Amino acid sequence: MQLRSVSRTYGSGDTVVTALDGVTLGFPTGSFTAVMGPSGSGKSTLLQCAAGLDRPTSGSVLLGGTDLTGLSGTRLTLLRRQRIGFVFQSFNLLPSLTAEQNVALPLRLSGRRPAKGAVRDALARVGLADRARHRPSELSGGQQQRVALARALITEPEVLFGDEPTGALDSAAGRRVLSVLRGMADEDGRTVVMVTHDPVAASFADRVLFLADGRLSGELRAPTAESVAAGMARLEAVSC
Ligand SMILES: Nc1ncnc2c1ncn2[C@@H]1O[C@H](COP(=O)(O)OP(=O)(O)OP(=O)(O)O)[C@@H](O)[C@H]1O
Repeated sequence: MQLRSVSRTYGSGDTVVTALDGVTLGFPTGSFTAVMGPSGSGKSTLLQCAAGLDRPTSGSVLLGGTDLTGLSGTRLTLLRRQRIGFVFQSFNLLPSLTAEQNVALPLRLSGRRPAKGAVRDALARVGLADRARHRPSELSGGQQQRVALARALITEPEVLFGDEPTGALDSAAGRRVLSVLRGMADEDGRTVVMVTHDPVAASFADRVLFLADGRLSGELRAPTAESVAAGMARLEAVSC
């Protein structure tokens, strides 16, 4: 996936805010990237534009040979359903549905009947084969996020985006979620992109991209929690 000169502004005239300012970058197939930066640096906007949930003001977003910015609303929705997965900090499960019903939902929404065993396989993949009949209120936060991951997996997305997927979890639950994300890149060849504030979470990625004021301000390969924390401290010192 590639972003070319992507800008996103909000508002107009005196109140215009440039959330993203000409960002060009690639997310190689099968890689796991963490996006970090101070509050307001444009991380969520970057994710939303890359995932086709928001439209850049200018520039292009390419998935394979398809430019998302040229698609109609209907075609963009279809592409998102078929090729992109998203997990949020707040899980976003439907409380009245069981884990397996939540996981099957994306297929049902696109008019497909889940293949026999596919839902159970997705739940097994995230270590929740024995929780299929539980509702979200009967699951821990970490388990709920793993149901959300199974729901994202069921459509076999090329790219999976996470907006602080471990932000609401304790460190042990967060590590399990991060291990599933790591496996999605390593074992399934999916491209994983995650916004996080947590240097430990970022250290599960292949590289960390740092954003500041809507621009790319640095990149760290083979990150460790220590090197990421040092990179963040440098950025925050500059932006103070
Ligand atoms: N809908 C909107 N209308 C106006 N301004 C917005 C809107 N969404 C975001 N912004 C502004 O764009 C900039 C980037 O916001 P964004 O949410 O992408 O930052 P972020 O790095 O994800 O921040 P945080 O870490 O606090 O979540 C901020 O200055 C924000 O106030």
